[in-house]
Amino acid sequence: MAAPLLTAEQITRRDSATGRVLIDRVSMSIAAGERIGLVGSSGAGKTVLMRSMVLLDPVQEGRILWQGQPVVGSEVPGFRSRAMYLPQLVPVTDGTVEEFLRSPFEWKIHRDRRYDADRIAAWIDACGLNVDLPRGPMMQASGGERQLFALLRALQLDPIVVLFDEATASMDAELTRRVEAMISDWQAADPQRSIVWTSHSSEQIDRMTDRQIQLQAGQVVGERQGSVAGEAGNV
Ligand SMILES: Nc1ncnc2c1ncn2[C@@H]1O[C@H](COP(=O)(O)OP(=O)(O)OP(=O)(O)O)[C@@H](O)[C@H]1O
Repeated sequence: MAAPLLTAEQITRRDSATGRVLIDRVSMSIAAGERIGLVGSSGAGKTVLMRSMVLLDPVQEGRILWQGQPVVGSEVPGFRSRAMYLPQLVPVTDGTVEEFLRSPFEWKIHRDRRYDADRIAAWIDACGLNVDLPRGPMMQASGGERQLFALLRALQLDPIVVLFDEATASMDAELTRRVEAMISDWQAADPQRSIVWTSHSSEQIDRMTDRQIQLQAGQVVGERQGSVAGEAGNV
């Protein structure tokens, strides 16, 4: 059997200033094509776990593996181009939306790729928004639009695993549905692509995930397949 794409092996993350344990001996694996929900109340550790899984946060114990191999040193940039974390809050940047979308292509790891304005326009159109939006200043984009642009900025790079942290929290219901469909289409285009999804909406967790991992105080306290709707206490 093929190794999972991304594995956390007994990882522990402590706050270096206080020593407080934020993630406590968590193990989880993401296999090709999976759609995993991370659920738990505010402060349960969903964001810290996602950030730790892509080595954006330091892990003091345990290991992060990509396709069964520990990710070390010089492999980290390549790893982060395959496994991407999408934060809930998108920083406001100077310049146009298009400059924001183009910026990753200036990084060494993506230097062989080219910005594809038509692909971006098709996605924006599929979301029911004006395809001229990339010409406008990022500062003037609404919170929901900004979340969408951050999402497109990641998806255009064709990562293999994407960890979405409340990816539609600033979007209205209509845009949320369109973005969910766009992500599902993007994932269906390649059987390797996998997603990890957090949301406080059990309905959205149902729509977007097939397996859920429940966190509480930085620990995995439950795991289930299928539907979570109707179990509001779990999410
Ligand atoms: N960089 C950090 N340093 C110290 N503590 C942190 C850091 N980041 C998060 N925490 C703490 O870790 C705990 C888990 O936070 P986290 O953001 O992962 O929760 P969450 O489950 O994503 O919550 P929410 O659903 O509200 O987004 C919180 O108590 C938070 O204050």
